[in-house]
Amino acid sequence: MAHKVSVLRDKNTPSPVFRQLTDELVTLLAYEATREVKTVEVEVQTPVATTTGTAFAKPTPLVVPILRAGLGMLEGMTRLVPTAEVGFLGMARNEETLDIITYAERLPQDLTGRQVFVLDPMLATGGTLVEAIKFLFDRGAADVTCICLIAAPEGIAKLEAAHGGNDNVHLVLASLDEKLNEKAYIVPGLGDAGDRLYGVAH
Ligand SMILES: O=P(O)(O)OC[C@H]1O[C@H](OP(=O)(O)OP(=O)(O)O)[C@H](O)[C@@H]1O
Ligand SMILES: O=c1cc[nH]c(=O)[nH]1
Ligand SMILES: [Mg+2]
Repeated sequence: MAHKVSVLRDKNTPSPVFRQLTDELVTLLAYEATREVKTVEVEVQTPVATTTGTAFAKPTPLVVPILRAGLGMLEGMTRLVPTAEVGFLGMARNEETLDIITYAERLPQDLTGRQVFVLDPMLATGGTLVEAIKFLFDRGAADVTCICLIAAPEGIAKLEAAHGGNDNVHLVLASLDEKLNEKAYIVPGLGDAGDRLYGVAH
């Protein structure tokens, strides 16, 4: 994972390689993130005997990539949890004010009892993730696990201040970086994840 993150950070890594590495990293992180996924015992008839197996509990886990950059993590996640459902949140931070704009949402109205996995490669100030988690709990989500590639300590502190007392919020990371710079970019980070995946937005 450390090697893959190092290549992601390199400013000379082109988009196709960046997308491929993001995908590979997510599958590794998803293994860790789903450690506590709710399961039930099921009866399985093998050709030889009846045995007890495992299946996902109902309701089915929901995966929520935060557009744009989180979309680059979706396939790597659903590869590991193919039966998960997927909902979408479109959020962007205003690069000057750092305010979060939610410009799209397409996910079930009622998330009662759902285990949700949020995908977003960057946890910088934490504004986006705090807002996304609040949105999901407001709809009744039981448990939210965030999967990020890189985080800044400032973002983790904000997440802890907002949801630290809640045992139903979890965070899985590939790297905890040093700090934010004056433009609220993660240092050393990898730049703007959305732009590196898909090109400059505007
Ligand atoms: O922790 P924060 O300070 O809120 O910053 C993190 C957010 O910034 C990036 O999205 P961006 O707003 O660049 O949108 P994009 O994915 O469309 O590029 C990133 O993908 C996170 O969603
Ligand atoms: O370093 C950062 C901070 C926010 N969003 C990004 O894509 N990168
Ligand atoms: Mg961006």
